[in-house]
Amino acid sequence: MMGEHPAAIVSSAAGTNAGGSWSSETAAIELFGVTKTFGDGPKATPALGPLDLAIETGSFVSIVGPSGCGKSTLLRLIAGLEKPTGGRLRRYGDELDGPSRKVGIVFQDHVLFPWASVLENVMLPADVLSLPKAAALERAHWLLELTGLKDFAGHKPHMLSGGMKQRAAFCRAVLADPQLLLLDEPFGALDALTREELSLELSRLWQELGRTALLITHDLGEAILLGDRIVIMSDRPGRIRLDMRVDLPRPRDVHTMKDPRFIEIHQIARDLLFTRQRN
Ligand SMILES: Nc1ncnc2c1ncn2[C@@H]1O[C@H](COP(=O)(O)OP(=O)(O)OP(=O)(O)O)[C@@H](O)[C@H]1O
Repeated sequence: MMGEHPAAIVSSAAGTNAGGSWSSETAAIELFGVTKTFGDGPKATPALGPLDLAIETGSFVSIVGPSGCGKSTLLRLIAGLEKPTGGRLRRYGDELDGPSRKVGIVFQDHVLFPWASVLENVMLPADVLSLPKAAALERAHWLLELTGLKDFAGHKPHMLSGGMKQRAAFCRAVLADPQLLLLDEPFGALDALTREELSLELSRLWQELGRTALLITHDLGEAILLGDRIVIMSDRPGRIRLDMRVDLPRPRDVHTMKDPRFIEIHQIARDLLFTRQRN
């Protein structure tokens, strides 16, 4: 591995507790030797692992890796939407056994219902999860205000820009105040400027909400800007090649990207991504 800053590396191989900064009591997510293979026999596709990873409660972890290396699979496993082929996963100390209302997910495709207003879309989890209506409505309005959508509460999704739709999807994902927020390329479909704007906004919102977040992204700059750690994965089946602490102060803004430390971390991660490690 080239040129990395030793103090910043949590682990260069497995993302285990090499930094010594978390324990099982403070881990939101723990993966032990997790693997995922799709199909079986000669057509089996090993998609992931074996992989060890722990995410500390309240932290923001960004995962970057080559296309098809298993990032979305990893997120779906953590969400409880897929079962691992091997290994174990724990969420807040409990063995993971399916989806949970404590987890909010934002995908690249915002999947807002076109016939419902922005507010109705944001309120959807209130019905699905039978949340107390008045409190949910109050929180929905607060979130819409926080994300600059207050004046669009009554609009239909088609009247919103791509960035606004994604903000609405974010509000919906956090309506039930999930402990853990999973973000799968949430800005992937947006133009570069909106993407940068929204990622800074997400950074601010994440601090405001004080929750644990896991971001999957192809954009290294975004990963560093948002993350407390960036985790770089290998080609499929995805394993952890580097788990690096992003020791940049918060709050972060556009100037963060000009910080020499940001540039240094970017360079280290880029060098690694360009020296592909085929499994
Ligand atoms: N439901 C499925 N059935 C069969 N194979 C699957 C399934 N889901 C994913 N795969 C395979 O697992 C591998 C990893 O896919 P995954 O979507 O997790 O990668 P990714 O890193 O998120 O990709 P990208 O960055 O291109 O979105 C791929 O080879 C994919 O074809």
